[in-house]
Amino acid sequence: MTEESKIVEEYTKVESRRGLSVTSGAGHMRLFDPRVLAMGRGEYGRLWSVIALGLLIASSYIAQGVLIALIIEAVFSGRPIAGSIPLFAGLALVIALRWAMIWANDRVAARAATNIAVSLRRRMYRKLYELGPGWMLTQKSGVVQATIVDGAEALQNYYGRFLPQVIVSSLAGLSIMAILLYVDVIIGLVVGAMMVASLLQPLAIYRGVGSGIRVWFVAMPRLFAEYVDNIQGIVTLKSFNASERHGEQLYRKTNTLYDAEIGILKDEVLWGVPLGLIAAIGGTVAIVIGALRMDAGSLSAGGLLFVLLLVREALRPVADLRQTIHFSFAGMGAAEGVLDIFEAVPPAPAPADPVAPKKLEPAIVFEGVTFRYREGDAPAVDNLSFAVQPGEKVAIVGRSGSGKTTVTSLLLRFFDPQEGVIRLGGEDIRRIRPEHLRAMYSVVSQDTYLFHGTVRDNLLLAKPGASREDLESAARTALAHEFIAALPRGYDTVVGERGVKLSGGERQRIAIARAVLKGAPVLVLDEATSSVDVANESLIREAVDRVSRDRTTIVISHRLSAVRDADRIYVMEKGRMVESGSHTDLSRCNGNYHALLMAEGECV
Ligand SMILES: Nc1ncnc2c1ncn2[C@@H]1O[C@H](COP(=O)(O)OP(=O)(O)OP(=O)(O)O)[C@@H](O)[C@H]1O
Repeated sequence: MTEESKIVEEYTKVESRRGLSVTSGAGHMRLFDPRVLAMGRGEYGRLWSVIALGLLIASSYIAQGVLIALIIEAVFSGRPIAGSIPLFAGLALVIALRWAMIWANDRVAARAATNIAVSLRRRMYRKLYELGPGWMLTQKSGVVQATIVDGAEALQNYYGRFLPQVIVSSLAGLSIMAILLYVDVIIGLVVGAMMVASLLQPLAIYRGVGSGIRVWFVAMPRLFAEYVDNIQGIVTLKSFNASERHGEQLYRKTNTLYDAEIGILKDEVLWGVPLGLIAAIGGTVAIVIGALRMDAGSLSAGGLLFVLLLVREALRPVADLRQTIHFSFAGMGAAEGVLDIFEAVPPAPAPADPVAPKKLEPAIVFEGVTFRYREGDAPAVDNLSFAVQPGEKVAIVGRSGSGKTTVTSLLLRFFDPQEGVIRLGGEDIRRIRPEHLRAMYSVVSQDTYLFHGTVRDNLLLAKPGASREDLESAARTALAHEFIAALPRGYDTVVGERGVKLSGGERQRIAIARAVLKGAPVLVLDEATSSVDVANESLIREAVDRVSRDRTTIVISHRLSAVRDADRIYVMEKGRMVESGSHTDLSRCNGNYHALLMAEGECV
């Protein structure tokens, strides 16, 4: 097993242990894989001008050959040179026009390729939205990121440069062959055979180096993901003095892949030579036949010259195709990852027969819900049934891994359960349109995501177009106004990537302000206070109390102190609901809740 295959296997193993698909069976790509061609369907409209210009350029070479042959024939036949002036003018015009067309073609092709990359990225982005957070939770974000950026770039040239060139080269080649067949059938056939052999050349190269390229493209995004992982975890690596060790490993892997790339290039060159020779030999044979024909008197000097020039032109389409073949290799390598995104099945598909949009009551019911992240796993949620009435505040508690967060993921429909039904306002949530469902919830989770922008931008996310007063009022309710006003530029302060310039508690209060602004009828708080200090916790709890007052609220928490005032507390254990009741009821019985209280030192 080669070193690079080992790397691929290593990445594949790591991911399959987590139940992820690496290539979802995309397998080895053919150069014209129907699925890749179908994937580019939306892009082909941009390519007609590239193809049209390519054909005009190819025709100009043929026209040039004809004109030169006519000029030379005129010279040899002793006709006065003045009679050939229109031919010279035509030749000059053809060359000038070709120059302009090559210039235009470069621009048009570059623009088409760039537009294709933009369009592919937009489509992938849309697809990611359709797949939703549930799918993203099962992927490596670095791999997805690399696929969107590098995959689209590799494919832009496959669609934008390689495919048009295939059409141009094929049509130009066929035209030249047809002309040669007309001039002399044998020469036409020899040149035709040479062209077919030469056109097989790129395919042969692909067969030879294709698997290496695939290895490269499977491993590359994963290596990229590792770099992203290492950069994001730099603080942890430093604190364990592990940054050098990890850096060394990455360096080794990068070098192996670099060697693999050099190997691919070497193979390409090696595969290229013998078939290049076939083309040269074929050309020579055709010219020799032409010379014999001339000797026998069946071909004029001009005719031989014409053949000579056309044989040379016959190689041009193949040479042009060879120049773009790299794009196809890279494109096919990247296509697997891109197809993985386009062909992925959403874990919670949009309803085929949605219920008519209507005002839904914020009443939630779980009926015998069972969910496994992967087939064969123990259920993360096991035959769960519970109900939350409108306006109630319900808490879900339990040990780490008992399934609390999975309950919220199911509620928000990141995933669909394998068994049972979840209802909102009496409707099965699978039949509620996703945008309608999302409008029902405001979520404040443990790791609030703030975008790199101002505080205002981050608040406006919840309610675009909200007035300054609205923002401030929401921030006041969330006990965030004071600290925001004290920031150097108030609401216009840039919070940094992921809000790094703010403390955990401040980020949470901005998240609560967003929830207030959104004004959704159901509030979901998933460990909202778990990563903040005591002072911030009490502020957040007060903010949460204010926000949850007129709303149906579900609180998920490790800390029992955060859920004492809930109308009902559900205790989870290994995906099951094992107890329920008020804090007072549950503290009295000697059950799981009591044990959790003991563990928190709140009960003796
Ligand atoms: N994305 C995932 N893929 C596979 N298994 C998962 C995934 N997320 C959670 N699990 C598993 O599902 C079970 C329930 O996890 P969940 O996160 O819901 O528990 P939790 O009670 O919220 O834990 P914590 O309090 O530590 O956040 C655990 O066994 C966990 O390993």
